[in-house]
Amino acid sequence: MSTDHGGPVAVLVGTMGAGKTTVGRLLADALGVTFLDSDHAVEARAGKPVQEIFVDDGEAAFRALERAAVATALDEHDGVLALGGGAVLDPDTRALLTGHRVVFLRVGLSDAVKRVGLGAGRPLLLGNVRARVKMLLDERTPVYEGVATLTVDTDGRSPQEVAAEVASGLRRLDTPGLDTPSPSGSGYSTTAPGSSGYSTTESEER
Ligand SMILES: Nc1ncnc2c1ncn2[C@@H]1O[C@H](COP(=O)(O)OP(=O)(O)OP(=O)(O)O)[C@@H](O)[C@H]1O
Ligand SMILES: O=C(O)C1=C[C@@H](O)[C@@H](O)[C@H](O)C1
Ligand SMILES: [Mg+2]
Repeated sequence: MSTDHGGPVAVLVGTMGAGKTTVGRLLADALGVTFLDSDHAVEARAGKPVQEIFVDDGEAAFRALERAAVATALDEHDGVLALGGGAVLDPDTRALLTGHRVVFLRVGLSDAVKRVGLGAGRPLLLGNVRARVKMLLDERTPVYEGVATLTVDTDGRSPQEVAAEVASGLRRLDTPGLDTPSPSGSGYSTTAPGSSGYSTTESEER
């Protein structure tokens, strides 16, 4: 699969436990493209894990590294790109997504809590994991919706099923006349960009 808009085939967003890294790898394999995760790019640049960046340097320093990593990846990476769960909170990072194909992997509280377990390696989940996940979901869901071209529900679906749904949704976007919301009961829907009011710019394709 190639892009006519340049940049990644798809940019995956969603909260911790949505499956961006897991599904992103499977999707890249299925499409025969490479996979890049902004968390891994930040870790490579900093020379230490995300958790240590938060502890040693603070969240603001992490977000600055993340913004730079996302900007480079959007310019240079033509495979599947997974973003860190909080990357789209940064208005500058959100603005960079304009014109890219953004896939929101949606997960509900119950599945998200099961998937993150004790929250190891996820500094923002320290404390009461369920309460933290709920707070992040409540705060962030409108932001993810605001940047999404395509939304795929992941609750009760295996990573393989989710990857297949994303691939199918991307094909629909590539097929003129088929880029309308899918029938109810399927796992994905196309979404009007910027509908939440969180996006900073509007474009024909996000
Ligand atoms: N659809 C799914 N069904 C069941 N388990 C899943 C699913 N997607 C991911 N998982 C599991 O949930 C855990 C978290 O997944 P993953 O690390 O891919 O999430 P993420 O969205 O990349 O999170 P983060 O924002 O913290 O990087 C992993 O153990 C993964 O195997
Ligand atoms: O949701 C978040 O804010 C985060 C998600 C992870 O991917 C990492 O980027 C980091 O743990 C912060
Ligand atoms: Mg991840």
